[in-house]
Amino acid sequence: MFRIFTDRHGKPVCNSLKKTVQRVGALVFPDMCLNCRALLPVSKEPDFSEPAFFCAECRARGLPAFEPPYCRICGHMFDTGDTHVCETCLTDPPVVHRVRAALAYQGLVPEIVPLFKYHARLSLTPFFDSLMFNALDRYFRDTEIHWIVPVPLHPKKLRQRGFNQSLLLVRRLYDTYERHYGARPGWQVDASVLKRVRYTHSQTGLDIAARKNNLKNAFQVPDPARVKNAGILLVDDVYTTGATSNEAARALLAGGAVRVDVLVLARA
Ligand SMILES: O=P(O)(O)OC[C@H]1O[C@H](OP(=O)(O)OP(=O)(O)O)[C@H](O)[C@@H]1O
Ligand SMILES: NC(=O)CC[C@H](N)C(=O)O
Repeated sequence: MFRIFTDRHGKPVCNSLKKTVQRVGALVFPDMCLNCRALLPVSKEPDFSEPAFFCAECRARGLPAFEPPYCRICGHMFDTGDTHVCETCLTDPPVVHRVRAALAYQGLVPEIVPLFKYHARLSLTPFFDSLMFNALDRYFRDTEIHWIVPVPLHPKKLRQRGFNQSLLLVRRLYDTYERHYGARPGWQVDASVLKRVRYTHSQTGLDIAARKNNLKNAFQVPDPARVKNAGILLVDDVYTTGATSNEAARALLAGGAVRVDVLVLARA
């Protein structure tokens, strides 16, 4: 009677069925490279635990991980040497406690991040999800965090864009953590902890002084009681000069937070 549950190779029939459905699905809806949209070859043995995401050509252009050596504080990546505190952080320490990232803003990254946020290529989200969880786990496992807070957009920009890219980067973290550890994390993701109260034009193309000026007083904490004595992990898509994250951190610390760390998808 148990024969009906195994195929002719003795493997459980639900596995073969699942694979067949996946293969037919891949023929009807073939996977495309998330960057150039070239069709990805259908693998004979599809490993759905590790989707391909990019074609070989785009992958070859590089998706460099954020890796040492980097500045212990701002996460600026060095070409050589050891991890240490950079000159800028020594002379003019940032407001944020430390900055870590999933990727370096190099290779294919400066193409896919704008595709994601300016052209709504939201099919990139599952790829970013796993990178964000791995970076969170790697760099902040031992940090006391109460709130994970995506950098908010001004309501006008949110209307124009239709989504907050930073919120998309954190949306699945809680579930992924629970699945991975079989327990609830000590933190919660909350996008309402911080508000953007001033509309700002994009930082792209501005120098550091102009970026700082652009962001001045852009953020507010609506309910300081929620951040009082809390450790905060701020999440954004990119950290370039740090003007955005540091201005956001200023508001959180003024509201009573004890520490603001930063996790970004890519460190420029
Ligand atoms: O570290 P910084 O020098 O501040 O640069 C990084 C910031 O710049 C980008 O946003 P931007 O303000 O350009 O708005 P956008 O979302 O419209 O691109 C990005 O999303 C970060 O928030
Ligand atoms: N706005 C950003 O910081 C994204 C990085 C962009 N390449 C820039 O430096 O202008």
